[in-house]
Amino acid sequence: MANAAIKLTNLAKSYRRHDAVKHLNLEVRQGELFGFLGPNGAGKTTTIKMLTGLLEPTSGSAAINGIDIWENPLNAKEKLAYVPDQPNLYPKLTGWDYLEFVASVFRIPNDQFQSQANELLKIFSLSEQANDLIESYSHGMKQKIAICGALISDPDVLFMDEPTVGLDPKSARTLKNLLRKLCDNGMTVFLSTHILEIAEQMCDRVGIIFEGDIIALGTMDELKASDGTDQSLEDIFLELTGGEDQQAMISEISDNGDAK
Ligand SMILES: Nc1ncnc2c1ncn2[C@@H]1O[C@H](COP(=O)(O)OP(=O)(O)OP(=O)(O)O)[C@@H](O)[C@H]1O
Repeated sequence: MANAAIKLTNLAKSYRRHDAVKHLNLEVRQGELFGFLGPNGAGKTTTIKMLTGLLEPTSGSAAINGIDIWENPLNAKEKLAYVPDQPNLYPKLTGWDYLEFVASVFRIPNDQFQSQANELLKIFSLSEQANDLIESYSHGMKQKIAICGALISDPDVLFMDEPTVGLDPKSARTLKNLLRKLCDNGMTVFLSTHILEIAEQMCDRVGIIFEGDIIALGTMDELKASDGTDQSLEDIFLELTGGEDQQAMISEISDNGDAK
């Protein structure tokens, strides 16, 4: 792929004897909105942490815009932003102070910071709370200020772990529309989600990880074609990750229960 914004080469992580992520090879191109799906414990967060320089791989490599995140961390980290599922914010800062702090780390000129911060706060309906302490924010507001903080540096590549969890429907829609627009303008987004509907509606391509391996990769049309049916992503996901068997067992148990 000519313009791989994210490249994983044999990327692996073992925790003691447990192989959490097994030799992943994947390229995500510039401007792509990529959905990373998998059941609990499949290895999504472990992979994202390795890609963002937070967790050292056991073997293999990861590159952001061609820059190896572990060999050249500062240069690679200049290009990326990460919104974890549980953002660690500074409770004694106001939302505005937090954005200003992030902007100072990325050496963003003040006039650019001011206009970008105001625009992002407006998009996420946080303008009125910008001068309140983050400790007074609700969970969803914290999630939104973390997203604003990630976008303030105008990253080339944005990683998000479960970005819509905790957001109300309006904010989730705002985020979906914004991500689509940012990708159309050249940003690359790599997001993990359990919400298959989100992946189905908004992602250009999805990868399904199961027990540390990527077991399916492609556009929705490609996944459906490889399956030979016109199933929903949920059906394909459950079929591939064994959830279908569990569903059948649950039905059987409840049927037996009903019969008694
Ligand atoms: N610090 C750790 N020490 C030991 N094992 C870990 C550690 N972190 C994760 N694991 C294990 O690695 C595997 C992958 O975990 P990971 O958190 O990457 O999964 P996930 O796909 O993000 O799951 P979820 O959807 O539940 O957040 C799991 O089996 C988990 O128990």
